[in-house]
Amino acid sequence: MSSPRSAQLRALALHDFRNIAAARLELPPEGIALVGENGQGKTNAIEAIAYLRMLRSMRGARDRDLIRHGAPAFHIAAELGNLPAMRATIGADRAGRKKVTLDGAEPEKLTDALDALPSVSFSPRDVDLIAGAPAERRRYLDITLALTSPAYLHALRRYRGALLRRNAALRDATRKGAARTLVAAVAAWEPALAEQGAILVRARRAWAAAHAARFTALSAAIGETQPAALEYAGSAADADDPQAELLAQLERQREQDLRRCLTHAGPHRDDLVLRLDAHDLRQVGSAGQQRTAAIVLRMLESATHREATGVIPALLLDDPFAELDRRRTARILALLEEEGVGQCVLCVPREDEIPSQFTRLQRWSVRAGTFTR
Ligand SMILES: Nc1ncnc2c1ncn2[C@@H]1O[C@H](COP(=O)(O)OP(=O)(O)OP(=O)(O)O)[C@@H](O)[C@H]1O
Repeated sequence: MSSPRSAQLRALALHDFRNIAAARLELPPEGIALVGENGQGKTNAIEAIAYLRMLRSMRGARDRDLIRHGAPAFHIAAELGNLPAMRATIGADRAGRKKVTLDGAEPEKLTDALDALPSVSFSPRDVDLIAGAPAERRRYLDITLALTSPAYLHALRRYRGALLRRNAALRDATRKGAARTLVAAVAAWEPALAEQGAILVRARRAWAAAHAARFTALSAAIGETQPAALEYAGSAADADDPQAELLAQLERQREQDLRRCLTHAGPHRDDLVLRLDAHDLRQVGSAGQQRTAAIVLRMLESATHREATGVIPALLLDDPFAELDRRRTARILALLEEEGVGQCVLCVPREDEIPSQFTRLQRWSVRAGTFTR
């Protein structure tokens, strides 16, 4: 593959997005620093940029919560470089309508516009990736893999569809006394779940195997003195034939599933286990150690994208070094530099919090949803 190109956001125009009534930002290739006190709109700008990747809020907010209070709709327009589309627009209104265009045309499916602007965001909230429930880490894996592999995205959608239907069939069967035909309606979804689930299991464990050594090395390079490890764990994670294993587990657990009206076996229950000196980082990691591990996961997310597509995602740094000591911060910045940072949007509350590596970034001040240079 030719040398990686860095995804470029050349200009961003926002209307009625969160507290931003109207703003236009122009960004040089190396990026910008957004400087502003708490609650002024820095994260809102990052959320708008990240929307161009996921076509939804990185904070998990509903589209209608992104619309400025009192306004009917929000609108994002971006001029892009080094990417398939040069221009992307997204609008969403309070009635739940959403319209996306790439170079002026609506893509056939919304998913065709995913990753219009690849980005990876680092924020203090990422600690939930480490300290939170397994669902957080599954979401991380799913996003990392779905945005770099159409086959994964396809399997994920089909798996989720089959899971919803099997769970609905379980509720139906239980409500009506588990008649044999209704139990058969539950079983009918199992081959699809096993087939698509096996694709997810194989891809996730291959990703974990490919990145485990890098997780350990980056953690050590940032300053972790105990060995850090990453491993994919799940009911079929070690199976030679995950499809056959998942099918057998679904059959075996059908009785229990009928009692609880939920599917218990499958990759929707798996986890990406992170350890420090063989102990679960969730339990033993200090706040700073958990923040470090989260930053390493974000670095791996960026590397995965670069390796799969040849495009370096934009780096969205939302006050990312809060709670980290100076040495760790300096090492992280050096590592980011080594990996090839691409374009950067850095948010900090004060100018003196811009690390020396980023003092060259053009500065914008953010106040009550307005952006000025
Ligand atoms: N839908 C909305 N309409 C209008 N204002 C909103 C909306 N959603 C959020 N806000 C406002 O946006 C502001 C928060 O902005 P943001 O999260 O970008 O802060 P920030 O500048 O990143 O601050 P911090 O440094 O604390 O993270 C709050 O004042 C909030 O009330």
